[in-house]
Amino acid sequence: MTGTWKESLVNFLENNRGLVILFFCLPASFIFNLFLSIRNKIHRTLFSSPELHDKRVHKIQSQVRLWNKLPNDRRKLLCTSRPNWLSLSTTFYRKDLCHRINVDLFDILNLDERNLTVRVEPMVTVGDITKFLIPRGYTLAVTLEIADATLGGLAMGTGMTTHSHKVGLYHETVVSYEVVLGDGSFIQASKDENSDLFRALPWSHGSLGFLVALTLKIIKVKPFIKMTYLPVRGEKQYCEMIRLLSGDLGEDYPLSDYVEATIFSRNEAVIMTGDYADLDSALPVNHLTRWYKPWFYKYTESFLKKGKHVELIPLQEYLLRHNRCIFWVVESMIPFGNNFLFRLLFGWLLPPKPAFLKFTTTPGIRAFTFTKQVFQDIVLPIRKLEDQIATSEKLFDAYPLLVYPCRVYNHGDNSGQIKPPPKEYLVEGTNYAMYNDLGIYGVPGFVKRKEKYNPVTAMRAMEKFTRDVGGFSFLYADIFMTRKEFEEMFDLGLYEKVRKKYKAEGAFPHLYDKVKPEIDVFEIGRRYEIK
Ligand SMILES: Cc1cc2nc3c(=O)[nH]c(=O)nc-3n(C[C@H](O)[C@H](O)[C@H](O)COP(=O)(O)OP(=O)(O)OC[C@H]3O[C@@H](n4cnc5c(N)ncnc54)[C@H](O)[C@@H]3O)c2cc1C
Ligand SMILES: NC(=O)C1=CN([C@@H]2O[C@H](COP(=O)(O)OP(=O)(O)OC[C@H]3O[C@@H](n4cnc5c(N)ncnc54)[C@H](OP(=O)(O)O)[C@@H]3O)[C@@H](O)[C@H]2O)C=CC1
Ligand SMILES: CC(C)=CCC[C@@H](C)[C@H]1CC[C@H]2C3=C(CC[C@]12C)[C@@]1(C)CC[C@H](O)C[C@@H]1CC3
Repeated sequence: MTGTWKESLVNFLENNRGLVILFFCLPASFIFNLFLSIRNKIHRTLFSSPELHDKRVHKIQSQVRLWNKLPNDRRKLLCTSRPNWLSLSTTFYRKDLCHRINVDLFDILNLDERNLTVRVEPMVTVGDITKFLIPRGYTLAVTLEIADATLGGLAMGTGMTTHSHKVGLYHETVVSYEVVLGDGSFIQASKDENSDLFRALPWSHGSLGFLVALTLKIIKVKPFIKMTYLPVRGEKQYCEMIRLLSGDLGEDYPLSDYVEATIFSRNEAVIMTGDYADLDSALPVNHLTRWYKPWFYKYTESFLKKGKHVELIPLQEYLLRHNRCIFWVVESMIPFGNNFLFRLLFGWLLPPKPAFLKFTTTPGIRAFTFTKQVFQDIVLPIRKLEDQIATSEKLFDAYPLLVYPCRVYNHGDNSGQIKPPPKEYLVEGTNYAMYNDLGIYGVPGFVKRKEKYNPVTAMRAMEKFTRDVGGFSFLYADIFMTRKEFEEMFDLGLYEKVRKKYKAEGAFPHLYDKVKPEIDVFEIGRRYEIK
């Protein structure tokens, strides 16, 4: 009886995903957010203090030490107890097979205005830190657009934003990490202290230790962003313009504070540059995150017809501009979501919380999203932008494409998992090369048109292209590489040494095992192939 009831529920969830999102995920996300804000307020008022931080860290150390005392055959590998459905990753790592350690650390610990740093616990979210920093006149040097991402998750994975053409990936803005190792000891890692661990922690996905605090660089800001939308036609023209505006042609051309591009077709893109600004009565102010406003990427697209446009956007609204439609991900879930009436009535419920989308994901929906949609962010040399677009079009035919320019620094032998950029990519007279994030999200054109498409073949070809040009896949997304191919893309030399030296071996899963999909991609790829 229970089996039948469960099966019907699963069938219902799978066949009515749109309804589930509209009537369950959206209200549930709203209530969950409300609950979290109240919890944060109570937590901050009653329990928060730096002294309690030390106590909380001691508790984590005790949990790890207790685990060390277990007999060998009962010592499952360690991971955090944060449920996988809360995590911003498209994979469903099998935490039930691990020994879970409670790392519930949610506090902002210290703002150091003299040195321009903020010390935080790892579960503080991007939403929390922007609300905290912006009224004080600061923001993180790398603040991404998804309010739910945690500062610790980004540090152990990676992060990138539209300021990365000036400062690089998120980890370049980390001053120090505080970590509990596999034996329960506490250690700090910075450029000058345990620098090998410092370099190996980014892109390690919790496979080296438990992060219990981190100190991040912040920057001074102004209340508005003066945003210029520049529509450009012609692939060569927009690629050249993106390279120029991101600083790839040298540092002579003045750089804006923020740069991004949305490519709407092979021939059309809108490039956006943003500069810190004060209120200026000559320019319109756009509150673009208000619930009834058009989705940001749709608004951007309108300038292909209207031509160049300049406006002011309040800084916090600029930083979270892609939040309501999660770039363009929500479009394939709620196709009518940008309709004016829908926005007016229900726009305030958006975005669906990724956590709830994951929470309601059955194995069928997992296979469906994995085979009929693509969610990938790939860091690639910007000089290969034309090839990136051609390859993505050939393999997925999914537009729009997101382009965020980003510096990748050469840290020599101490570069960690990210290989130093080849000499020929370096920007003249500097120790960095200009790369870009290529974001491919949505339903591939082949799937929409029911044409021949095998997600595994397509993704593996994209990964091969990435390896060939010296790029890196974001590891929050599904990967399709064998371990050997993974080790060609990432340099695990320093990582393996650090695992041994800092007692991670035998305590934490290996990076590859931590990030590979939990499902048999080849079997599912074959099953759902469109022939
Ligand atoms: C442990 C602790 C350390 C602090 N350290 C400093 C400091 O070094 N320098 C300084 O100027 N002020 C510090 N504060 C002060 C402080 O955070 C705010 O002044 C206070 O919370 C009131 O903020 P508000 O009314 O401006 O905004 P609120 O509306 O209370 O909060 C704005 C947003 O910031 C987030 N937020 C605020 N504080 C925290 C926190 N501690 N942890 C997680 N999220 C948070 C909230 O979730 C909310 O979204 C600290 C507070 C605490 C509890
Ligand atoms: N613009 C951007 O750059 C964006 C990037 N992302 C990606 O999303 C992820 C961040 O999402 P979020 O939900 O915050 O993080 P996750 O919960 O997905 O954590 C990411 C990884 O970091 C590990 N981790 C998290 N906290 C700790 C800790 N305290 N100690 C040790 N390991 C830890 C997790 O291990 P465990 O499984 O043990 O918890 C997991 O492997 C990153 O992978 C990031 O690259 C997402 C959105 C945008
Ligand atoms: C701009 C950069 C560098 C990154 C943006 C990344 C996001 C587009 C992804 C981060 C987490 C992803 C998840 C999903 C879509 C794409 C992201 C938001 C899902 C909502 C897709 C549907 C699944 O059922 C759940 C996924 C959760 C994570």
